[in-house]
Amino acid sequence: MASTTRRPLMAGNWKMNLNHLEANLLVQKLAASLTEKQLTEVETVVLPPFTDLRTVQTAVDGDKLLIGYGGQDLSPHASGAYTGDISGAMLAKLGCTYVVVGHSERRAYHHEDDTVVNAKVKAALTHGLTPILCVGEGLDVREQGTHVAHCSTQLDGGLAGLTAEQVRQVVIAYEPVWAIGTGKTATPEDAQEVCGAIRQRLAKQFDQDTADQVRVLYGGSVKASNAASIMAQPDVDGGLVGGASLDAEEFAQICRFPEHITR
Ligand SMILES: O=C[C@H](O)COP(=O)(O)O
Repeated sequence: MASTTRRPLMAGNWKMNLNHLEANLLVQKLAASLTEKQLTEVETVVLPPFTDLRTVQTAVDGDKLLIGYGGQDLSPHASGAYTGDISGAMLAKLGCTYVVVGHSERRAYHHEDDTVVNAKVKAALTHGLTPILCVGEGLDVREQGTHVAHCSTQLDGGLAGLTAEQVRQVVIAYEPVWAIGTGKTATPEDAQEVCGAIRQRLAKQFDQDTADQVRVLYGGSVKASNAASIMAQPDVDGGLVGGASLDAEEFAQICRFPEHITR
């Protein structure tokens, strides 16, 4: 597992699933399935659809649940005539801590390039949100063996113009597109190769202290059965979990991964 100075983060990206009633149930069940010690050791976060956020906020605040939450996207703009968009200020007002930026589904279906992703990272930081910046290669790139260079380019693009101090507030998620929702998980070695390369890149572009502080997550078909072996890798500081986070018990088991790592 990662260095003791980096607190593991397990974030459940619900994508376009669960209405606000289902969201309330899942959050309550998740909190009840984990002890205070487990929730302290592993930072546990849910990333629901926008329409669920107020309900999740009410549940978390009302019962003082040790669970964080955030959005799945934000506008690069602060406010204005951007129909359908949600600003960082709106998310912050709802008590969000995190926001996903540059998920491969946004890059593919909404044509978000590194320039847009970079603007969204900056917007998140402006509003006091921690961006979870996603990078990852498709199958074609993986088969060509250029996945490290591909992810480094996305990383550089997403972080362009940021100071080292700002970069220390960002979380990076490595999500190989070929492993998302396919049941095809990267091996622990695959995850370590790219997460380690991301950390080296951060050291080169910023400084070693920054690289040592930034949390790097792995995402792509993480389940209770494979979480511990992936999280045991030295440069993997947690996970961005899709499908398996829709089941409270499965996600709780994933969050208990430290109990299954033998040191
Ligand atoms: O954001 C989460 C990822 O896209 C992974 O999704 P998945 O766990 O369903 O493969």
